[in-house]
Amino acid sequence: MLNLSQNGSSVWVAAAAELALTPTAVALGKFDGVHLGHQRVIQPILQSAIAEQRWRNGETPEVNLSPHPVTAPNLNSPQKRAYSTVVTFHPHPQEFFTGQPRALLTPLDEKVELLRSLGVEQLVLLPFDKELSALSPEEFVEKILVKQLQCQKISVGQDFCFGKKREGTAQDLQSLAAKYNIPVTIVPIKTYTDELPPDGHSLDPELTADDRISTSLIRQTLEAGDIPQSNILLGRPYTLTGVVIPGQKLGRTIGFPTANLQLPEDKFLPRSGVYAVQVLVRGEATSTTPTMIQGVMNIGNRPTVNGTHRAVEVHLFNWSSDLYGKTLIVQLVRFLRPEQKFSSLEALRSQIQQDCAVAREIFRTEC
Ligand SMILES: Cc1cc2nc3c(=O)[nH]c(=O)nc-3n(C[C@H](O)[C@H](O)[C@H](O)COP(=O)(O)O)c2cc1C
Ligand SMILES: Nc1ncnc2c1ncn2[C@@H]1O[C@H](COP(=O)(O)OP(=O)(O)OP(=O)(O)O)[C@@H](O)[C@H]1O
Repeated sequence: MLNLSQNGSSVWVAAAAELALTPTAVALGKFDGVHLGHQRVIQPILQSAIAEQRWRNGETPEVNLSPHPVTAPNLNSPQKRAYSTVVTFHPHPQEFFTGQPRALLTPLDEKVELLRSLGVEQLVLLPFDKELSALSPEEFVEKILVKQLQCQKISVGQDFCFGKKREGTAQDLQSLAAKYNIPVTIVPIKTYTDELPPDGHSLDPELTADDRISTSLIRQTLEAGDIPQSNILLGRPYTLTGVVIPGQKLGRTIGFPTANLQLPEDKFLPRSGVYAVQVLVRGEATSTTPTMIQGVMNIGNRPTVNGTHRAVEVHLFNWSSDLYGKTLIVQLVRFLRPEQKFSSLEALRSQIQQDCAVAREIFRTEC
């Protein structure tokens, strides 16, 4: 079990249900991306934890989002407040079934950090193996949720499926859990249209038939380089977090030094090409250094210099100090253009200059 803490709050990460802190208030699913739909599913378990804390303090809860009456927790034992817990699967079920590694919108560290910032206390990673995938919905509820996690409350999305061959629905979960007096909140589907201002653009119909916010839809928008849409669906900017490693040191010779990023191997990369980005240098924010630094980023093989592998490199505006070994948190703002092979370094230099001008204009008018 790991306790990952930052800014005073922390998340317990349990690598199996039997290692979890109990009792629990559980949100169930894969939660890759921790997008707006996921955040809606997580909300009721946070409210339940807070409500129960209020109960302990002698207050009555203001809201009850559950379709079932919430029974008062047993306050006689030392820890009866349910830990707000996200229960997910590791590896991603698709990775288990296909045998192929799956790139993730939020690799584990990033997911933990996002859950922590939402106020989740615990992440339980259920090892997704033959045994778990063969559990019937009844067995999953009894063995994992009731016995191991001592679940007091559950939240899932309306389209949640679980158990062997995904044969259990959210309604099945509700009736199975009712046998143990566990209330299940079924959260209505959150759509892209929910998020749009009245005059906002609708989704490209080529991308998807429906506009349900999902991990798959966000991956498609990122692959298309439609960053404003990705960011709306996520409810925050899509972010690449990595450590700065040495590059070929050619950038400085053309006047555009770049920080080359090493990302988690399983991080999902958006469309290759050039982006306007805002960057946080971990540990560098002071009263004199602005928190967010603007810049441009290239994702690609760098054909102009006969690059051999895909690199992710960032040029920060108005920045001169060494960044090697530092962690950059890079927020994507806008895709600017695809990568090109230029006939000379001079031609590349001139294009990057234009990229910077376009990015500055975007920051001036939109950020
Ligand atoms: C904003 C930006 C745009 C870039 N566009 C291209 C491009 O279109 N084609 C290309 O071959 N390399 C492109 N690059 C990558 C450069 O080739 C690379 O930064 C340079 O070779 C320095 O690499 P180094 O940091 O490993 O020394 C771009 C880099 C930046 C920062
Ligand atoms: N748009 C949404 N609105 C409400 N609930 C959602 C939404 N998307 C997912 N959920 C719920 O959040 C939990 C986690 O979702 P999960 O990550 O398993 O699916 P997903 O986001 O639809 O991803 P994928 O596209 O990979 O199926 C589940 O309980 C699911 O039903």
